[in-house]
Amino acid sequence: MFTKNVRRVALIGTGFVGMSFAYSLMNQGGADELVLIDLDVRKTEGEAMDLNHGVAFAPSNMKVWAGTYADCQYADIVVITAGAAQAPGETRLDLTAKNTKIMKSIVEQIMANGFNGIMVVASNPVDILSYVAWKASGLDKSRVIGTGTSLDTARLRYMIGQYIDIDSRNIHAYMMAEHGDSSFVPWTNVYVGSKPLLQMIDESEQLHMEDLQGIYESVRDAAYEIIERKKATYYGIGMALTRIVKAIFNDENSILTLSTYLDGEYGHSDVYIGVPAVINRLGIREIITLDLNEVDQAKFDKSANTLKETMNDAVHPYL
Ligand SMILES: NC(=O)C1=CN([C@@H]2O[C@H](COP(=O)(O)OP(=O)(O)OC[C@H]3O[C@@H](n4cnc5c(N)ncnc54)[C@H](O)[C@@H]3O)[C@@H](O)[C@H]2O)C=CC1
Ligand SMILES: CC(=O)C(=O)O
Repeated sequence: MFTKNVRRVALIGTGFVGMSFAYSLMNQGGADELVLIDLDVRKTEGEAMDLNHGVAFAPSNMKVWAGTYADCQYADIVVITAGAAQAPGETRLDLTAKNTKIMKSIVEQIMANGFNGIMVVASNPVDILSYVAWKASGLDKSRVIGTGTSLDTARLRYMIGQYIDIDSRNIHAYMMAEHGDSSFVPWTNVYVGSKPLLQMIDESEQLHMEDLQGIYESVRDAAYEIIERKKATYYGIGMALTRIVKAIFNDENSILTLSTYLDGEYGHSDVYIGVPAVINRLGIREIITLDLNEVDQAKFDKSANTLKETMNDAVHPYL
């Protein structure tokens, strides 16, 4: 793994999410090579041409081409954004059956070509499809990562930042569990700089505990709101993917809320779910286990059980 000096990313899925990631990666100089792979070869060729015409304005000379699964052999990271997206009103879990089949067939083709790097999954339902990718790849659990609640966490930090009028990069807060309707915020673990948000609210006349539920709901429902207005969400997740890829290549040991395999952490096993985790060049180094209060642990349990039940019906029989 990572034996060459060239950082190669293979992107499977050149739709809205895939190409937003590609554009963001190019603009941030996040890789040396990017190979684009999709069922729609003509569109993918067009995407490669279009991106290449921006190289002259990019911070580095990233090589982009429309390729095949054979190109995965020398990829350090494969990013998977292929599959069906939600139609207005559809939940992420509604995509399970359709996208499980697609994910399995994609991962089998990646592995058949000798891939031996880190797999990053964004396709929905991302927690379940990360599990599918892990099983179908045979890779170690540390090397199959879902984007999890990284986007939800970015949305949460933005919305808290707006509420208290502080730079969202100084808000330390996590959206946890399913990237979907059963996600939650452990509010007792939210800090502004190093001050607990709940203490800040307690001391303020302008800020109110009751508003936190509204912030949570806005984050939880953000995708529905955006899909209803513009049919898809893609810039935020494109930037989240770039952040994850850079954390891997730069061996950052950064903490991101990623969909990660639990093996007893938070009281659950054999499930991928969004938790804060340390990520570096080898993938997931470790899971950060927060001290959840009883109410938050019950929310976590409910979310993990929802994922497990969905997998029992729609995934395990096919793996
Ligand atoms: N994890 C997250 O936070 C987010 C995840 N998503 C998910 O990302 C996925 C992609 O969304 P969009 O890009 O908007 O959809 P899209 O429809 O624009 O693109 C999907 C692409 O997948 C390709 N594809 C389908 N089956 C394939 C196969 N077997 N092999 C190779 N390529 C295949 C299609 O040709 C298409 O280019 C969806 O599942 C969506 O729900 C979207 C936003 C955020
Ligand atoms: C579509 C989706 O998963 C999101 O924007 O959160």
